[in-house]
Amino acid sequence: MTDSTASRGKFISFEGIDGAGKSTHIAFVAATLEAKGKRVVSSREPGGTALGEKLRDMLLHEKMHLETEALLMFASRREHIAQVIEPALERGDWVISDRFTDASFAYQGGGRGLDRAKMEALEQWVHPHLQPDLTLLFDVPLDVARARLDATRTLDKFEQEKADFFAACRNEYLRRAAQFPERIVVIDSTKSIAETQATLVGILEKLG
Ligand SMILES: Nc1ncnc2c1ncn2[C@@H]1O[C@H](COP(=O)(O)OP(=O)(O)O)[C@@H](O)[C@H]1O
Ligand SMILES: Cc1cn([C@H]2C[C@H](O)[C@@H](COP(=O)(O)OP(=O)(O)O)O2)c(=O)[nH]c1=O
Repeated sequence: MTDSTASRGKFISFEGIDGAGKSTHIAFVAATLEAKGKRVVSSREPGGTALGEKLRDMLLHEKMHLETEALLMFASRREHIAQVIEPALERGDWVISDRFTDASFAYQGGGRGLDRAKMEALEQWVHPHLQPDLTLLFDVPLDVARARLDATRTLDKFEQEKADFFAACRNEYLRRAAQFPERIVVIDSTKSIAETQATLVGILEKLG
């Protein structure tokens, strides 16, 4: 039976350009929260639902019009919010998502140049009342991110983009961090994994 008195969980999103080190820290954050007695739902965007994973496959591998790309990102997000994020938060679980709407602003907006007003309209449509309680922005210079990517994996459609694309994504992420300083914490991801983990523990302490 659902406990209707359970307090609402918290929502944490992870952001950064590809290769910044975001995925490396997700399992650590989940384990840290679980050790504090939280129930944690770990998810990702695009994806996080059966339909969303199909959209992810198309988004990461097929060429498409920029606005189609933005709309599909938000379609995946709509499903993710309805099926995963909101029910979990209402149960009192914590949600950690590998990317959320800041990624659309950074990649479709900053990287590809889609008008910010269109993204704001989609954000208002898809989640007018929901924002992450905390966004962890893993920030590194482009050459560091590129070296990490090249060392580890086969590159998808976004990861094959050139340096100026990632420079524009990174600038947009940093612009948003300056715009929403209460929500977005910038983490210097050039530091060692152990140093970053120590920083994360401190940040999570403050969240409760
Ligand atoms: N602080 C770090 N120092 C050195 N290597 C790192 C660091 N963080 C991540 N990496 C390595 O860089 C690679 C890319 O990291 P990943 O977490 O997959 O990036 P992202 O999810 O941001 O694309 C991985 O092989 C990871 O082990
Ligand atoms: C959520 C989202 C992701 N993306 C892109 C960023 C990433 O390059 C890609 C997939 O993200 P990610 O899961 O970080 O890739 P990986 O599993 O390879 O670490 O989707 C957007 O362009 N817009 C969005 O709104």
